[in-house]
Amino acid sequence: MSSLADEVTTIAFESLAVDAHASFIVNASASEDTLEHAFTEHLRLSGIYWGVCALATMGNLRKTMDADKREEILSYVASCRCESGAYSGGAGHDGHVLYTLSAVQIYALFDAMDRIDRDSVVNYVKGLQLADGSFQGDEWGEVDTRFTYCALSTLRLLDRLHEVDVEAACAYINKCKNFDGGFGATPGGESHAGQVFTCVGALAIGNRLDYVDGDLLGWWLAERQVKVGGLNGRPEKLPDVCYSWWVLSALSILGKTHWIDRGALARFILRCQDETSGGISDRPDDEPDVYHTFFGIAGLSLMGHPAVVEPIDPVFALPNSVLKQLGIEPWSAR
Ligand SMILES: CN(C(=O)[C@H](Cc1cnc[nH]1)NC(=O)OCc1ccccc1)[C@@H](Cc1ccccc1)C(=O)N[C@@H](Cc1ccc(O)cc1)C(=O)NO
Ligand SMILES: [Zn+2]
Repeated sequence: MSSLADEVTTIAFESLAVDAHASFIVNASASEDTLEHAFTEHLRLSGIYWGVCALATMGNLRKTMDADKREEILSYVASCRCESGAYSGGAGHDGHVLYTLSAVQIYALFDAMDRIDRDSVVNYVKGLQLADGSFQGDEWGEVDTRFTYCALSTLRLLDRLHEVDVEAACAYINKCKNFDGGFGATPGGESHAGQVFTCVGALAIGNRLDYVDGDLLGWWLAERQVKVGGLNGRPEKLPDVCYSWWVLSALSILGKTHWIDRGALARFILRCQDETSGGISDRPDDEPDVYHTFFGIAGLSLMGHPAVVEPIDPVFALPNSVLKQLGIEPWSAR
């Protein structure tokens, strides 16, 4: 059994093009004229979080973001704040718990938590919890375990977790557990690696990982690795770089990342990077985007790849150094 150091050093030969990825991210946020920019306006705040967190995890947020750029981003985030206390994905759109989390994550990354009106955010998130412990995503009522994760993560980052019924939230997540050890969006929903991350992450925040059958779920997660080394989201699906995060972060929370071939996964991620114009795509030879660039870098960080200087926390998807600033103990330190 090779040690992580051996595995990780063997992958060092395909280095991570850190500077190319940094300029790709900065340029992506600048190109306001592309169609993609228009199509993704409703999740702009998530896009900013992916870009800023990728730069922070590569250790060059300070180098690439001067004070003016930082101020420009923080005032854009402020422009997405709604009367309800929620944040919207883009200026003028409706508030939603997904983007409320992205906003809080961006403020945390810039060490600007004092700009948040905590009471109004807490009030909004509290109002989303239903009697059965589940959370709606917004006032229109869609229920999904993703929203439980966003709610608990947001409240924990604001140090206000006690304001909701955490036990009921975790009991509801347990109702979404399937016979294969995985989790779905709602009770009876099929297991999907993204939902597994949100459910395991929420149970970790709620300190109820005892609901998880670690060996059964660890096996289901390890089964996501296909022969080219990448990870897929469900059985029989194609591998995709972003599942390097959804699957690996759940395995990391369970302390089972060695259940997959980390060297093979790292090589798959590095094959998906465009070393000249920068960026990482979902699979080799596809068009890179900021979302896959972030989740590829986050996956490499979880594996301790030498080119990714900042360790990222598998529960909050923020660098450990950011959690320490907030007085939250990173998962790896437990
Ligand atoms: C909304 N969304 C997705 O559905 C992506 C689409 C995708 C990327 N690669 C393969 N498919 N899928 C995704 O995030 O799946 C992971 C996931 C699924 C369910 C729950 C939690 C995570 C992506 C955006 C995207 C759309 C299309 C192409 C690339 C990125 C997205 O915003 N994901 C969110 C999580 C999420 C996931 C699903 C949602 O319906 C809404 C939000 C995120 O990562 N926030 O930090
Ligand atoms: Zn993907």
